[in-house]
Amino acid sequence: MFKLFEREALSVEEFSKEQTSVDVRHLCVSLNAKKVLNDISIRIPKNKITALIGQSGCGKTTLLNSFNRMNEFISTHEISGEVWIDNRNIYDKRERVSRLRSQIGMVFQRPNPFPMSIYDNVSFGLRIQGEKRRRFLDDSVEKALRNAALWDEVRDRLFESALTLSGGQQQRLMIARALALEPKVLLLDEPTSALDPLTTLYIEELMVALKQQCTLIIVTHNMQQAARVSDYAAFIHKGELIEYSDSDSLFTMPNKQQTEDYITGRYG
Ligand SMILES: Nc1ncnc2c1ncn2[C@@H]1O[C@H](COP(=O)(O)OP(=O)(O)OP(=O)(O)O)[C@@H](O)[C@H]1O
Repeated sequence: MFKLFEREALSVEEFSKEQTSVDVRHLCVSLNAKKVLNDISIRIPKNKITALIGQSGCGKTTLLNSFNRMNEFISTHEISGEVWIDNRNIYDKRERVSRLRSQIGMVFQRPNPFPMSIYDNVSFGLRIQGEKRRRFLDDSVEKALRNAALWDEVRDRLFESALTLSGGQQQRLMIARALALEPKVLLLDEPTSALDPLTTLYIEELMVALKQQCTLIIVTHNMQQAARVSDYAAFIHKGELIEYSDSDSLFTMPNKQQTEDYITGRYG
């Protein structure tokens, strides 16, 4: 069992010592002529969990989608500012967006397995990249399923349809599908909101374990969850970053009144 609650608050010095995974500089996003994010700058540390919190419609998902350029699927978008991942500004015109999206894993609110086998779901991304070596694919599928804490439950049914899995198993399958590509960053958009409380705790433990391998950024409406799993938390309000600090500080002694109002349920 992971000790989710036994963490010391980090000092400012410790915070500045963290290695940066995603460095957002003056990011502004408008979607269909609506200004959604206004001048966001935030440094997200490597191999930690950072939670994005704030009331519905404040721009959390839009910020998450900025990390793999998903906002560009929206017909009319305007994006300015920079997002640096691994010494690359991902908005640079030389960036190869398909390569970027394969390096930044994404898990959505509702599991969305493809109507194919468990094995094919997990190996999908690798095969799209042209990987054909059977042994390599077998090893990658096993490793990803082990890392997603699903291997023991599915090892004897890898070629059954993924749609036969339970909701919690399907969500772990989505995590395995993302992990098979060994992403540097894993984006999770309310990954447990469709799951029961026990399965939710299981996924939370899994997220904590995955910090060894990648940086995790999670959008959640669940304050208890954010406080339990995240190392850092960013409170967003009406498209602006209001407060960002280590989670212990933000959830116990926020600096801004707006943050306190939100985490104590006074609005949102
Ligand atoms: N395609 C779009 N066109 C225009 N406005 C959009 C579009 N997508 C999102 N928005 C608007 O951008 C704002 C932020 O949306 P976003 O989904 O990022 O918020 P959120 O904080 O993730 O909300 P929730 O917690 O409800 O999921 C909202 O006002 C939303 O209506």
